[in-house]
Amino acid sequence: MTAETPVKSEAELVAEAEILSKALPYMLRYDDKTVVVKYGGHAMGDPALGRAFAEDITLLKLAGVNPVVVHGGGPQINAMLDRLGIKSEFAGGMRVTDKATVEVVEMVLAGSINKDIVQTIGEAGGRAIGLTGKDGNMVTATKIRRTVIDPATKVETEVDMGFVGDPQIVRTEVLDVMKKSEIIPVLAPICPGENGETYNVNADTFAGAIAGALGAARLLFLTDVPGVLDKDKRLIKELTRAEAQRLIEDGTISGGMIPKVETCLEALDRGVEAVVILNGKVAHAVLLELFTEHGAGTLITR
Ligand SMILES: Nc1ncnc2c1ncn2[C@@H]1O[C@H](COP(=O)(O)OP(=O)(O)O)[C@@H](O)[C@H]1O
Ligand SMILES: CC(=O)N[C@@H](CCC(=O)OP(=O)(O)O)C(=O)O
Repeated sequence: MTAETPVKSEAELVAEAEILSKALPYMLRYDDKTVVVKYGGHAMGDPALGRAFAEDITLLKLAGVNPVVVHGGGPQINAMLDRLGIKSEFAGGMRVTDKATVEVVEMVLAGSINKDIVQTIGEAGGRAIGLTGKDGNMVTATKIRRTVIDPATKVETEVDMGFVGDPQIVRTEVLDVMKKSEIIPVLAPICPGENGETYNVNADTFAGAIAGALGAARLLFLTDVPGVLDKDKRLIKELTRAEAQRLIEDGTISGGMIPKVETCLEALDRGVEAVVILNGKVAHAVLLELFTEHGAGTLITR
């Protein structure tokens, strides 16, 4: 205690202790369980929020949860492509990726963003290791087949996405070893193909494949909106499969929210207990969601 530390009354100290003890039932619920946290590029950028995120992940690990971080970086890839004068287009919320683009995507995701998150977790007192799907041959991919629906005409067209991959085989050995250790995995969605290709995998899709393979108790998507919004921009607190499909078809769910919601539905099919899409622009969003009664965002369950 320094001379400047304000002296707290006994009542204030007890109130603080009560807040901490309220986390106990949640800590028991997630003890030894895997929680996959997808950290979207739109939730990144503010250093204070980045530190709060790293603290939450470190705290989860110390509390006996098995957090696995999967990160994106769409806006950061856009900025680098712009600097290099490479044009980029999206179809159905995914980046159409040619050879030059995939090189930049790998550089940004596996390079600067991955190392930045690993370092910030390290500064928070955790021990993180950054990997891609290539490391330990963890996630291999095949070329994606993607059809896009035009909300106006309802016509479906197949789009050639170039080097965009769909996760095919997930080998969890490396993640299983990390679960038993103090190491927190931080994964970038870059995957090898069968014939020496490098595939750009959408980070939402990648997170879903990892959560499914690990039988995760929760899959959290941290983004820059409070959750899935309806036509009037109101938060939808719970979403069913049929409703999600209808909202994609009528265009209410568009852009980057499409792969997120599609992934949620697939992850539930693969045995993940529940998926939540929430606002990563709120400090300590992960801790609030898992360890308090103040869960926010859109919950998608089976
Ligand atoms: N119905 C919807 N509800 C909420 N967000 C939506 C909806 N439809 C489209 N979006 C868009 O999806 C974006 C989130 O996806 P994305 O840009 O891929 O973020 P991230 O980088 O976090 O993965 C939101 O910022 C919003 O612009
Ligand atoms: C195929 C595809 O769309 N890949 C994404 C990978 C990064 C990503 O998914 O980042 P966010 O989570 O921030 O959106 C891309 O190139 O932008």
